[in-house]
Amino acid sequence: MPTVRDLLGDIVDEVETVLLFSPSSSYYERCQEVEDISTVVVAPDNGVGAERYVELPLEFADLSERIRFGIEGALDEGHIDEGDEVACATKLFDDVIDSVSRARAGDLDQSGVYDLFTNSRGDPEVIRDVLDVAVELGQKGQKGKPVGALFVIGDAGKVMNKSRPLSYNPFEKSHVHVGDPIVNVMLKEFSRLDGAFVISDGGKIVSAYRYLEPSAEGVDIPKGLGTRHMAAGSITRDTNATAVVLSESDRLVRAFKGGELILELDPEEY
Ligand SMILES: Nc1ncnc2c1ncn2[C@@H]1O[C@H](COP(=O)(O)OP(=O)(O)OP(=O)(O)O)[C@@H](O)[C@H]1O
Ligand SMILES: [Mn+2]
Repeated sequence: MPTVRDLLGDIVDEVETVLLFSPSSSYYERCQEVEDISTVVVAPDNGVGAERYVELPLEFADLSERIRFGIEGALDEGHIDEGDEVACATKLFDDVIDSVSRARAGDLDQSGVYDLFTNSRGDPEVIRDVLDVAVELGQKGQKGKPVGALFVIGDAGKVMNKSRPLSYNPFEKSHVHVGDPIVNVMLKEFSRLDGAFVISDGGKIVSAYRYLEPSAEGVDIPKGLGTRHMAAGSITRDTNATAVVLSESDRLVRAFKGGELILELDPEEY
């Protein structure tokens, strides 16, 4: 008679690599002792001192996003190869690893989410900080009302050339960076008005209230999204910038790169 272990063991049958998402040190050490398997740690920091490691810039609440990120990262770092059978061990409901998914590296369509952080003009921390602001703004809104916002990160010179001011620029002579607590307050305040924020590769806020005028040629974003999203998608095709958009109407946070929608987050889940 087969046991549960036999049945569910199929999930990890002939797996070559285990991706461990944010494991404790003791869990990681136990994994190290398993023969014939290589382990890759995917976590916000490499506290366990793993030899093979992928940095997780944000805790994706959506499990499939998290797994995609881990696999794309492990491929990009050369820890695994296309076609490898991998088991992904993650925390889902608890603060311990409680779920396992199996995938063949390279079979999932590339979501580009790893590329979004790693190969963008903007620093990964800057993109993460902007996503944080957008998520927080999405959760709280402005005085309880939903608010929209558009952040364009990286390649700021070119972005400035393809846009015009809608109002005076409150960041004109300032040297403030995303991630500073005061800046987050300012960004939220200024997002009540129209236009985009332009942010440099390193996170300096170059301008608020920019009206983007990129060419929309060849931009293919999902139907139903309006002009803010079209402008966001287009500017990332026309320049090497990344765009983060908070929608006022459906309250989702989206990221665009190379003219494509790369990431969609629900702020309520964070
Ligand atoms: N080219 C642009 N550059 C900068 N901001 C823009 C541009 N086009 C639109 N916006 C901003 O987007 C706001 C909302 O426009 P619209 O409703 O058409 O966009 P949307 O994509 O549907 O976004 P939302 O989901 O937030 O409604 C505008 O009020 C304006 O502030
Ligand atoms: Mn709209």
